[in-house]
Amino acid sequence: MSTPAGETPEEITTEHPDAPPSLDSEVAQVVAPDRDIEVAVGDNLVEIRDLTVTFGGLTALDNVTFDIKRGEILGLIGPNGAGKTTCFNAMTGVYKPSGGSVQLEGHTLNGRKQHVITRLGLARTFQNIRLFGQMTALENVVVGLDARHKTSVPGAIFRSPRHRREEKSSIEHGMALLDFVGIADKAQELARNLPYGYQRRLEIARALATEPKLLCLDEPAAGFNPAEKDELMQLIRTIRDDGYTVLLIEHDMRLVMGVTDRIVVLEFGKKIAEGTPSEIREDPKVIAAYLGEETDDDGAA
Ligand SMILES: Nc1ncnc2c1ncn2[C@@H]1O[C@H](COP(=O)(O)OP(=O)(O)OP(=O)(O)O)[C@@H](O)[C@H]1O
Repeated sequence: MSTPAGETPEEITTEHPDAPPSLDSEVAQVVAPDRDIEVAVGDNLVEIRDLTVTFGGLTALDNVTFDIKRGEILGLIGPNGAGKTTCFNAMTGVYKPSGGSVQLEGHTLNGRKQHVITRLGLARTFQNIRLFGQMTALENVVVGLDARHKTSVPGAIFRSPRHRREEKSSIEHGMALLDFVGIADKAQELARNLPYGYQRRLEIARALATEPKLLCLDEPAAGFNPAEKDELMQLIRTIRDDGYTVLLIEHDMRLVMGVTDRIVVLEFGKKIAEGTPSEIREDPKVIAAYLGEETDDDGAA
C-alpha cells in the first residue's frame, strides 16, 4: 500500500466520538511480540543537555537539561508559550537547535533529518491532528509500518515475494495496532470521516507503527471530555505497559498528575522544576508559574 501521490497529512477536526472499545492486553502481545512487556523504569533512554532554540531575538528554549528513563511516562508541562512544543520540535528534527544536544541510546539526534530520527526510535503525534484524510484508518497505519520495511524500490514495483509478504503482514500488524488503540471497528473508514477521538487514537496507532522507543504525545487530550480523558489515560498506561517510553505534553493537570511517573516543568523556555507528580504539585515555583493561567474544565493548575 502506498501514499497517494502528492498527498500530505492534513489537519482534521470533527465532532467527538462515542466511547471507544476497551483495550485487550493480549492484543498488546500481538502488536509488539518482541517487546519486554511491562518493563520496569530503567536507565536513561534519552539525554537532553543544554538544549537551546532561538527564533530571531526570542529564546524559546534556554539551556534545558533533563533525562527520559526507559519505561517511564514523563510529563512535560508549563504555562502557554513555555517552550514545550519547541522542545518536541527540537527533539524530532522539526527545528534545528541553536545549542545543546539530544541523545537517544547514545545516538545524537540534533542535526538529523526527521525520517532518520524516526528510524532511530522516536515518534510523535501533533497538537493539530495530521492524518491522510483520503486514506482509510488502516492505510494511515500501514504508511507508518512502511517506514520499517526493507523491500527495495524495484522489489516493491515488481511485487517481489518479500514485498508481498511484508504487505500482508503490514495489514495484519496494522489491524492489531488499530485494535490496540481501540478503533479496529473503523479500519475501513476514511480518516477524515472518523470522529475526533478516533482520529486522535489513529494518530497514536500510526506513531506506534514506526516501532518507536520513545513516543511523544503533544496534547493528546485536547478537546476531550472527562470520560474520554479517562480512557486516554488508560490507553497511555497500556502503551507504557507494552514496553514503550512516553513523553507527554498536556495541559490537563488531572491527566498529567494521574498518569505520569515524573514531570519536567518549563517556564519562559527554562526548566524550573523536575520531580514526581506529588513533588511538582507542592513546588512553590510551579504554583507561582501557573498563577493567573486559565485551567482546563477539570484540570487544577
Ligand atoms: N516557529 C516559531 N517562530 C517564532 N516563534 C516561535 C515559533 N515556535 C514557537 N515560537 C515561540 O516560542 C515560544 C514557545 O512556544 P511553544 O509553542 O514551544 O510553547 P508551548 O509551551 O508549547 O505553548 P502552548 O502550551 O501554548 O502550546 C513562544 O513565545 C512562541 O511564540
